[in-house]
Amino acid sequence: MKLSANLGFLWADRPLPDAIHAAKAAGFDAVECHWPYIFDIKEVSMALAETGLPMLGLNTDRGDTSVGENGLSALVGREADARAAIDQAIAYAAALNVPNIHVMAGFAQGDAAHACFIENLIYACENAAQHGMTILIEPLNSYDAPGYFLTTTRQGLEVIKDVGRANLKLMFDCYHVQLMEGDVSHKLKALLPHIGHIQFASVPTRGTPDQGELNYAHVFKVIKGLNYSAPLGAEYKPSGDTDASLGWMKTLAG
Ligand SMILES: O=C(O)[C@@H](O)C(=O)CO
Ligand SMILES: [Mg+2]
Repeated sequence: MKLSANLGFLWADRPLPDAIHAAKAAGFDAVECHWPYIFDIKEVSMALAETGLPMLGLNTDRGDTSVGENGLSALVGREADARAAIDQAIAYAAALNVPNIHVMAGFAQGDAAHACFIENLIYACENAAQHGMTILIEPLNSYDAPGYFLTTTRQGLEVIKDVGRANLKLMFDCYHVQLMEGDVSHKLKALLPHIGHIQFASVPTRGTPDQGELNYAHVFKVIKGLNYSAPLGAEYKPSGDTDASLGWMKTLAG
């Protein structure tokens, strides 16, 4: 099983180039990140070249985090900002050969927000397609992100249908899906054609995957059985030093 280190949470105390080197030393096959924009692209690119690790994904900018924004693409009236964030993400990703961009919806509700999200995603998909990239949308759980626009895989499928572009896929984060819906094994199977990337963490604490209510020994077996061989994103919050948290790599994913 191949693994991608999510550097938004793992080695998050280090500059991104150093975190990429740490992921390589720990035996990860790939990396992914959240919001890499403060880091110099050349330095990130050099770290990727030195380690040989691909960067699988990054997120669009959240907007003004000082007022709690968590994405812009479903916010009516913020289309220009949403599209600037999409352009920024595509440019950064293109420079690093990153194949997936997670377009963040933000805090919004209702039909107008849905229509706004659809239009911004069409814009994102059409621009990403010119670089061979996939756009991801990710349902987030309502404990961590109350009021976030996209909360379930069912809603994600409706969005995918309404956007109607082949390069729009679901980020299936087992942690969020378990908290909002459960039935993770069946959902993985049923949604496989729509899944662009899979992430994991323990439930409910978002810690290492060898604890909690979701049995990842089983979930990883299910994923293998689906012949899904892309790296799975380790997107958990280590309780201390990241290197000290990696025992699960041998016991669960070895
Ligand atoms: O699950 C998450 O929180 C992330 O995958 C993300 O992209 C940021 O919300
Ligand atoms: Mg996630």
